[in-house]
Amino acid sequence: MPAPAKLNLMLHILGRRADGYHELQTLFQFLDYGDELTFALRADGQIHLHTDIRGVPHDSNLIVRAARQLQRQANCPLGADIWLNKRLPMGGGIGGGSSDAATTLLGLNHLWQLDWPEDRLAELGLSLGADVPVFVRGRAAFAEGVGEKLTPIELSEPWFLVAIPQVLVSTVEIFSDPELTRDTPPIKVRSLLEGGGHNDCLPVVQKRYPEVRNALILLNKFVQARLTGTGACVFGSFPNKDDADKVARQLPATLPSFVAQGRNISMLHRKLEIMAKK
Ligand SMILES: C[C@@](CO)(OP(=O)(O)O)[C@H](O)COP(=O)(O)OP(=O)(O)OC[C@H]1O[C@@H](n2ccc(N)nc2=O)[C@H](O)[C@@H]1O
Ligand SMILES: Nc1ncnc2c1ncn2[C@@H]1O[C@H](COP(=O)(O)OP(=O)(O)O)[C@@H](O)[C@H]1O
Repeated sequence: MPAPAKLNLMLHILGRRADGYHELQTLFQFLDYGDELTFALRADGQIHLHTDIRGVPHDSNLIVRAARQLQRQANCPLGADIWLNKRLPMGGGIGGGSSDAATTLLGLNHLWQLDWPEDRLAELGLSLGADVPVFVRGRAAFAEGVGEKLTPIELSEPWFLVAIPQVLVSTVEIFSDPELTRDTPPIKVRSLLEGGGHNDCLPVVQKRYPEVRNALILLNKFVQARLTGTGACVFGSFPNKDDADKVARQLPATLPSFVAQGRNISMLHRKLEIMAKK
């Protein structure tokens, strides 16, 4: 089952709530590139992730946490063996961990035949991370609140070149920076689609992470470079794959990258639709 990446095409910070979380406006689109998970049924109720991710203990992995939460809340006696093909860089702002969690929820909902509706899975997902619900829904969306109020949206589906600065950006660190601007006035989706939108995290991320600043300078030579989420990844959009590939070939080896197409429906949901028809 695919666990696609996302991009934040823009990210405005409107304010900070009493619990420390930030009020955002952001535009999510999926990429046709991501991790892959494999699930096999276990009758003994155990959850085993057979792939190690460096720096993430088994029980803290969002895949295991998502599986255990679903199992507990659904009171399900079944378990699962899980394998992960990790392609997405961690702490990259392209949502790898959140997407893995969402794929686990939808994958096990299917495998365990729980028949939970999407609303309930999205609600459980939100308790695992602010970005999980959009992956559960699988539709490009304008997000508000802390990222959980989703309005599906039809965007053009350009090709993106995503460059991966070799540094892990901590989301918590960026959101707790006193210099972060938190007073962008709310805007309507319509004005966004007419152009405009920026990423309020950019100044703080650039200042703290020279690797990200350098990547932006490099990519800006070819295309208008943007930051996704709190970084570290930076990206630019292109009308076709060839143009994106051409620029990718000109980036130095110290700045790895990939090319993928923007998608309004996530690959996970396409796959689930195909499985439902069988
Ligand atoms: C801001 C975004 C944009 O997509 O950044 P990226 O992580 O993708 O770069 C996300 O909403 C992040 O989502 P996610 O990575 O799931 O965040 P969580 O685990 O829920 O939160 C990590 C930490 O970020 C801060 N946080 C997160 C979301 C939010 N609306 N306000 C916050 O202040 C909080 O300090 C929180 O403890
Ligand atoms: N399955 C997972 N994949 C990636 N990261 C995970 C996973 N489970 C837990 N994490 C933790 O979540 C953090 C953020 O991961 P990730 O979603 O890749 O970044 P971002 O939110 O910046 O896109 C990682 O640094 C890691 O500690």
